[in-house]
Amino acid sequence: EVEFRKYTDYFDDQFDSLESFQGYQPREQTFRYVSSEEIAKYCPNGVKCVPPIQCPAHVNLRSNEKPQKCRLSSKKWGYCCLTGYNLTVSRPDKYRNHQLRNGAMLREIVTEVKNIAERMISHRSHSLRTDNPDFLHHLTFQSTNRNHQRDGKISKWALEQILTGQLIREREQMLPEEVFELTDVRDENSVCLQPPKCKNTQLKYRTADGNCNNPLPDRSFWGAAGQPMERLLLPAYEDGIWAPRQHSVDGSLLTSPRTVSRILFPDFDRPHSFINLLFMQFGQFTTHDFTQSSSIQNDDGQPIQCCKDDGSSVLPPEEMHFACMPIEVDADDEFYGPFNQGCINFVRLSLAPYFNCRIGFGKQISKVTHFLDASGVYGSSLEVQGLLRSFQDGKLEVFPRINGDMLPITTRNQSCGGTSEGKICYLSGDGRTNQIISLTLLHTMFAREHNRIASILVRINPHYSDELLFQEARRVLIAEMQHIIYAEYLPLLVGRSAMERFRLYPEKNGYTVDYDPNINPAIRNEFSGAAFRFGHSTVDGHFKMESNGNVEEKIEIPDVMFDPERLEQEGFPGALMQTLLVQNMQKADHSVTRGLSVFMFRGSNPFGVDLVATNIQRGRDQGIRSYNDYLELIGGKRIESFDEFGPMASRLRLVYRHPDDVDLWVGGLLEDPFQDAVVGQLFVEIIAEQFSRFKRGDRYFYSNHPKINPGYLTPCQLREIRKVTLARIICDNIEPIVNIQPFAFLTGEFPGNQPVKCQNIPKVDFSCWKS
Ligand code: HEM
Ligand SMILES: [Ca+2]
Repeated sequence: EVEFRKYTDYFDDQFDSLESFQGYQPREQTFRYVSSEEIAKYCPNGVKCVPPIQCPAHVNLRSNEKPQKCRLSSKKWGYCCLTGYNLTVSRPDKYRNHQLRNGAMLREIVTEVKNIAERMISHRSHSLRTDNPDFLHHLTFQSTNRNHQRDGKISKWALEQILTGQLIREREQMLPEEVFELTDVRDENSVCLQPPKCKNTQLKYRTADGNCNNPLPDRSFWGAAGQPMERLLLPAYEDGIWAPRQHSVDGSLLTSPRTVSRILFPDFDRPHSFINLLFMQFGQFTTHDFTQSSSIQNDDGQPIQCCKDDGSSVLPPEEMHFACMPIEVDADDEFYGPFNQGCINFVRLSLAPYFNCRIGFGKQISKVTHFLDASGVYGSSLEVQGLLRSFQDGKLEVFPRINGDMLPITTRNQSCGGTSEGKICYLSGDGRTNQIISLTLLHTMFAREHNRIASILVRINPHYSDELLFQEARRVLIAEMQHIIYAEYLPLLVGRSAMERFRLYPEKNGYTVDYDPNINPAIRNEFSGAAFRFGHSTVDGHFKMESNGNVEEKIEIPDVMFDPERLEQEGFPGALMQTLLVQNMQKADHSVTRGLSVFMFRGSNPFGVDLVATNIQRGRDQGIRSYNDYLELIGGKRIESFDEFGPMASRLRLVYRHPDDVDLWVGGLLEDPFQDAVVGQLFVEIIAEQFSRFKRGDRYFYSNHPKINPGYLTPCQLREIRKVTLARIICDNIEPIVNIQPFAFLTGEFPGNQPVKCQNIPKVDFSCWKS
C-alpha cells in the first residue's frame, strides 16, 4: 500500500510539470478529489459513493485525478463518482444464508469435492468429428503455436478451482460470497498459480506477451496474454459462480438461441450508405488483436461433442461433458429441420485460474495480449514471435510469389480443418488468420508493411542489428495501427460525442499524458462477448468482385472460410482489396447474412454453424447480464414493455418472456444507431469505455510522453506517425492499387472522398529515425 502511494504520487508530480506541454490543454476541473488514500465517510454534494465497477475510470477524470475512496453502506469501500451513481443493479438474492463450518470440517469437504471435480475434468467424452462444421468453429480458438500441454494444464487448474467452489456452495448451501471468502481451499496436491514477475519495468520495447506494461510490481501482468477478461457488472451466473444464465426472470427456461436467431435476425440486404467492407474487415482484424477466447476441451486436447453423431438431438445427460451447452433446434426450423438437425454443438469457454488458489466466479481467459499491440502480426508470445521472424534485417518471414510477398504457408495440417489435405493455409501471429480470406489479406498487408518499414530502417541505419531493426519496425507498426484505430476507425464506429466524452480523439500535436496505472486494460466480457460482436451484422454474404465497373463474380463467404488459396491467383489480392474499398458493408442492425447464420464453416456440408445463435449462447455462457442491466449502468431507463422496441415488439414477445430477459447482444443490435455512430447508444458506451482503457491503460501507447513511455517516439517521429492513414498502407503494400479514396473506410462516393492517386496520399518521412 505504501509503495503504491509513492508510485502514484510520483506520477502526479510528473503530470503537474507536464501541463505546460505543447498540445496538452488542461481541462476544466469538474471536481477536486481530496486525498485518494483516505476513505471518506461522505462524498461532496451531488456526488454519490458507488462500487468501483460503477465508476468507469475514464469519465470526467483527468489524468492526475484519482477517484476519492468512500465507505459504502455494505462497509466495503467505493468511489465518489460523477457517473453511474443511479445504478441499482443488484444480485438476485436467492441463496440461503449460512454459517461457515469450522476449519477442520471444511478441509474434509474440500478434499471430497476436489476429487469429484478432478473426475469431472478427466472424464473423456465424445470428440467432435473433423467433418462437423463446428470443427472449424473450434479451430477459431486455436493459437498460432499452441502449447497444448501448457494450455490444458492451466485450463485444468482453473476448472478445478471453479468446480470446487460450485460443489462447496451446492453441498453447503452457502452464498457465493461466502465461498469466495474461504481463504484456504487447497490440499497437499494443489498447484497455485503465482502472478508472473517482471524483472525490468523500463524496457524500451513492449514484451511479446504484454507482461511488464504496468510499472507497478503487483500489476505488471495486467493486459498480458492468458489473463482473464474482466467485467463491467457482476456476472449473472445462476449460482453466482459459473452456472450459465439459462432462466427467465420468471423462472422458466430461456428460449433457445437458435429460435431467437430465426425469429429476430433475418437476412436482409441493408447496405450502409457510405461505409465500406474494409471497415468491417478491419474491425475483425482489430478484434483479433485484443481478444481470443478458448473453448474447454477433452482431456486429450480434442474438441468436445455435445450432440449425437448425426446431429439429430443432444447427447443424453450421462454422456454429456460438463462443459457442453448444446444449442437446441426446433423441429420446425425452416433451415435445419429438413436436414434433421436438432442440435448445434456448443462448448463453454475456458477459464483463467485465480492466483494463489483463491476462489472466485468464473473468469474467461483471453489468449492474446489485451493491448492494441499488433499481436495479430507478431504473436502473443516470444515463442510465436520467433517462429515468424526471418532474423535477417529485422524482417518477418515471407515468401515471394506471383502476387508479391506472402505469409509463410503453415505445415500444420489442421489449421484449415481436419479434412484439408494439401490445402494452402497461412501462418501469422494469430491463429484465426485463415478464417476468412479478407482477413488473411489484411494479415498479409501488415506483414508486408512491417518488412517495408524494416527495409527503410536498414537503409538509413545500416549499423542496426537484426534485433534492433525488428523491434523498431514493430514499434512503428504498432504506432501506425493505434493511430489508424483512434483517428480513422473509432470516430466512425462510436461517433463524435463518445469520442469527446471518453477523450479518444488523437491529439493533433504534442505528447499525451493520459496513462493511469490504475486502469486495467483487460477486455470486458460485455465488450468481447456482446458489444464488439456488432460486427457480425456488418458482414456481407458476398464479395462482389468487379472488373471495369462490372460485377464479374460473386464470391460467397462460406466458400472462402478456412480456404484462402485464391490469394495465390494472379491479381486476386489487389482485386479483393478493391472490392473491400468499393463495396458497402451492411448496417449494424438485427439482420445477419445467412453466410454467417446458417452456412458459416459449412465446408463440404450442406449446412454450417449459426453465428447468431452462437453469440447469444456465448453471452449466456459468460454470464453476461441482460440488456436492461446495462441500460441502467449507462444511466438509461430500463425497458419495461416490449413495445419500447417499436416494430420488433411482437417478435420479441415470441422469444422472450420479460423485457429483463433480453440478451445484451440482441438488445444492443435492436437499437438504432446513436447519432453519427455505426452502433446504438449502449454499444457506443461499452465500446468507448473499452477503447479508453486501451489508451489510458497502456503505458506504451504511441503518443505517451517520454516520462511515461519507456519506448516513446521523439517529437519528430510522433509528428510523422500522425500522418499515417490506412489508405497509405494499402498504397504501399497492395498492388496494383494506384488510386484510392483518402479516407479508406468510406466509399469513394462520399463527398470529398473521391479516389486520388496514391502519390497524393501523405507519406511518413523516416529520416526522423536516423540515429
Ligand atoms: C468476417 C466474418 C466473421 C466471421 C466468420 C466471424 C466468426 C466468429 C466466430 C466463429 C467467433 C467465435 C464465436 C463463439 O464461439 O463465441 C467470433 C467471435 C467474435 N467476433 Fe467474429 N466473425 C467475423 C467478423 C467479425 C467482425 C467484423 C467483428 C467486429 C467488428 C467480429 C467480432 C467478434 C468478437 C469481438 C468476437 C469474440 C472473440 C473472443 O472473445 O474470442 N467478428 N467471430
Ligand atoms: Ca494485442
